[in-house]
Amino acid sequence: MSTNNELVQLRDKVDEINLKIVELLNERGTVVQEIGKQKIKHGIKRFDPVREREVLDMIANVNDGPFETSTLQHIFKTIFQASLELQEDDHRKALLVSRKKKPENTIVRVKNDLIGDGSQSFIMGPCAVESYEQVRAVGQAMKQQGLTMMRGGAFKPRTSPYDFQGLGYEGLQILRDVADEFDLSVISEILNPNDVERALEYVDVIQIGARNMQNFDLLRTVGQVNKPVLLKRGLSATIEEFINAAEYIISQGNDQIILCERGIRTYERATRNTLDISAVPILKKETHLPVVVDVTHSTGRKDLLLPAAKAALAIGADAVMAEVHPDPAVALSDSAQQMNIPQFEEFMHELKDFRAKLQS
Ligand SMILES: C=C(O[C@@H]1C=C(C(=O)O)C=C[C@H]1O)C(=O)O
Repeated sequence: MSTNNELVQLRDKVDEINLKIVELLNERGTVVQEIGKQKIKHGIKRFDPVREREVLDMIANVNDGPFETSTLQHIFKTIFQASLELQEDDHRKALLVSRKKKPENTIVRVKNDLIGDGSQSFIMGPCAVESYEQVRAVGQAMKQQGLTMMRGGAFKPRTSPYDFQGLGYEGLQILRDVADEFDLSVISEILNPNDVERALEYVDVIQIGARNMQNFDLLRTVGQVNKPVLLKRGLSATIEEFINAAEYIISQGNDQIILCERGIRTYERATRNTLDISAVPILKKETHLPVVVDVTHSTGRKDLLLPAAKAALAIGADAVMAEVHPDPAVALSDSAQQMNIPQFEEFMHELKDFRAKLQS
């Protein structure tokens, strides 16, 4: 009983000290903020390692235990770090794409569709535009499924410079013609900042491909136009790098951004890339932007499209993207991983069923 009493008393004492520490730390924080303002005024860098070294040396000189000097120095290093963060201005602390900056979801309007409003939609279409007939067959099948958003590559950034590079503007024209016939919207990749303005006449969404995720000139250019942008995650990009790439776009004024998880490069060779499914809720938590999962490029396997798409819907993706070709065997790119039209119909049938179950 008395030991217990002693313990309680000692803890009370510790609590008193804790309160003092909190008070002192906040008092220190206020002074540090003042120092930060002085630094901005005089154009001095926030981080000052010489000053930090002086403080650590001072601690070593006065310390007579029981804590080891190295322990106290470690604690102070954490305090320095936190103090530096306090000195940052708001703009650096909260990115424009972050939920901290804007708690509500950004809803992107793509012609008559909304992405990010809680409904879950589908973006389908061929990997590359090869001919009018090919795109039309896909457009017609999409229309029959009640789908409205068509993807298709006219500018193709291929691994080998000798592979099919796309039809360019001729391809964009085919996409536009088919989209207009079936009342679809067009999502297509643009590679060169100089093509952005002209492409606006053809596309409803500008896609920035994985290989261009950190092409900062291109990101800034699409940040200055009044058109939604679908930004794909880079092949080996961390989530932080991905978010910062989106920040390049929004920093120029365009907040109509859709993030697309398309698999990342890992040691695993069973799939073309590794679908980072947890990126979806992380991106939705960290940012206010809608998130799409491209199941074709992430898996690279037809047999995994359906389970990966179900996983994407179940984890909260705003849309699923996949590739469809009337005759994948003769496709000029991604031959092995595109669905043919009956496979696409089966895929849509199962996926719509699954979505209805999720929503009920
Ligand atoms: C507060 C300052 O800014 C930073 C934070 C420090 C601290 O918390 O003690 C020390 C040096 C700087 O890296 C300062 O320069 O004095």
